[in-house]
Amino acid sequence: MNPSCPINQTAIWAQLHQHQRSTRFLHMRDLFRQQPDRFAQMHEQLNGLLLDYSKNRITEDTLTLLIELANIADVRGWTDKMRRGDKINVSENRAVLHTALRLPPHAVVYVDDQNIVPDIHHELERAYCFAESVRNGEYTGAHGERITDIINIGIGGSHLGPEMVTLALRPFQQTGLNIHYVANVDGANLMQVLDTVNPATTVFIIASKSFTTPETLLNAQTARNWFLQQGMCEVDISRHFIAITSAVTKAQAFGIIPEHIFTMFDWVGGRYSVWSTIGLSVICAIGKENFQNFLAGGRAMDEHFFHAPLRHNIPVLLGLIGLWYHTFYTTTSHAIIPYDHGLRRLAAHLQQLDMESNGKQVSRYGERLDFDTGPIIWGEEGVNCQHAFFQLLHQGPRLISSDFIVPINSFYHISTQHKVLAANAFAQTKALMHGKTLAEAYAELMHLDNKSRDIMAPQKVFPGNQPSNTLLLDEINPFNLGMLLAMYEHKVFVQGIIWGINSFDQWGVEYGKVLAKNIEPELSTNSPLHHDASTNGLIDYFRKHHHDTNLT
Ligand SMILES: O=P(O)(O)OC[C@H]1O[C@H](O)[C@H](O)[C@@H](O)[C@@H]1O
Repeated sequence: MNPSCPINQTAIWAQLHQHQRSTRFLHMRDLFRQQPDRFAQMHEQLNGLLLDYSKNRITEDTLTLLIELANIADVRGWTDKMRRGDKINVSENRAVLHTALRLPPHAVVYVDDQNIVPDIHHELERAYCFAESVRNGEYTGAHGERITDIINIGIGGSHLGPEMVTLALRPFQQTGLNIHYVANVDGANLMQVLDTVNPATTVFIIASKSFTTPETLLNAQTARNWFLQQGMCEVDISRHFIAITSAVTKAQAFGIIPEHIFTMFDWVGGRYSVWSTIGLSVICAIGKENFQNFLAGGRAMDEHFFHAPLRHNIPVLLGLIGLWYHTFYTTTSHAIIPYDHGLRRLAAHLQQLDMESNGKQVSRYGERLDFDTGPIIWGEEGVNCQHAFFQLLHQGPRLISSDFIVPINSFYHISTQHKVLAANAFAQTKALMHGKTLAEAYAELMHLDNKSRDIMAPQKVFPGNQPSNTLLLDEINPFNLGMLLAMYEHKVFVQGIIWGINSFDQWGVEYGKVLAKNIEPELSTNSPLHHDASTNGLIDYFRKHHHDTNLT
């Protein structure tokens, strides 16, 4: 699309609106009845991953129109621009090359006339060497003791991806090495972790692309103070504090020695950075070979995304179906429901990935968008959430789409439990799709008198027609997890391209940071306040009731 023709002024856009109006009363129950091979027609498979998208309010005509929309928006052209290193993050004048992080060493990608692939592998090799020496005990603390704990101090992309992957791949984790994540500037987060570790056997990883994020720097400084208070010396710091950043001089100024600074690159967004040295905590947890399998899984999904026809392209299908609801049905949210305890932080990671990327209402050309864009992403692990918010999905008034993610096999050999888990996932998507009619509800209540049935039956009706995608993975292993995460990255990309958004900046977050920086000194003084009445009142109340206590 060029700036003079926004996507919502194209003929295909109008056709999709018309199509939505004419199909919105179709029930998926009937679609399945009319199309017995609907699953065969509406699923895709890639390596150990299967996507079933048949339980959606779509017909083959819907898909034809949506794919035409993707073509008109030039999804293919923009994908080529991204992977070859064009500066598609226009507001920050940056390339967007998380896919390059997953390339093999002989590949070539140029940014500002320089092939970046050798640098990627150089830094990854440094990270692998460091992690390996921690894992095999060669790298010890300053007093010669084996490292038992790694504390990753970072926030946003420097936290959510690594934490989620570490939790998901727990069965692949080295025993005897504990990995902790500290993100919140709420001191409780750091102090509760510090309470459990021995400074002489702990390595702190300060993970911050910019090395300016106040929460991270404050936590790092507090960790440093604590380290010295525990009887460790200044000279020990170099052995126990590591940094990952693209701002090397800032990390050095903090006191980190050059050998312990791992570089990440300007052209990787925080929310896409788990594949880079930001994943050092993950590498320490699962080792080089497993991390390479994780990268290989991401790469396999990249290849599929770059080459598969749009009609059979998993991230494209997910992107288009999501867009169908968010823009043409104007739904506001999308749930992520992994039936896997290890994936319990997936929704949090995808919240940042999706909402920070596409939570925008202005186009990359600065025009106000006149349609609904990025959804609210939320979710929780199944089956726990069945006992919490599923009531609203089943009988609430809103159309809410969701992704169910189900591993076929568990690492833990308790097949009986795993079958219960999987059966619950399949049952939920069936119930959400099919629902229960008033006639069916009445039939179930034959034992009641007529008056009671009239009262009870409507309460037992499930409208159904609630859409879901189901993703089956052979098991949660590094390769499959890599495919899954790259799939979501490309899904978000497809939607951003069609909406005309720059998915790679985050000015909204920046604004909040600036305001917090201004307010923070006001909490310690009695200077006059010049905010709105509410903000003034809250600051004033805090001033009066806060007890100043600091670690000395
Ligand atoms: O890695 P850092 O530079 O410390 O940034 C950490 C995070 O800061 C902000 O919240 C940004 O919105 C995120 O995208 C980023 O991941």
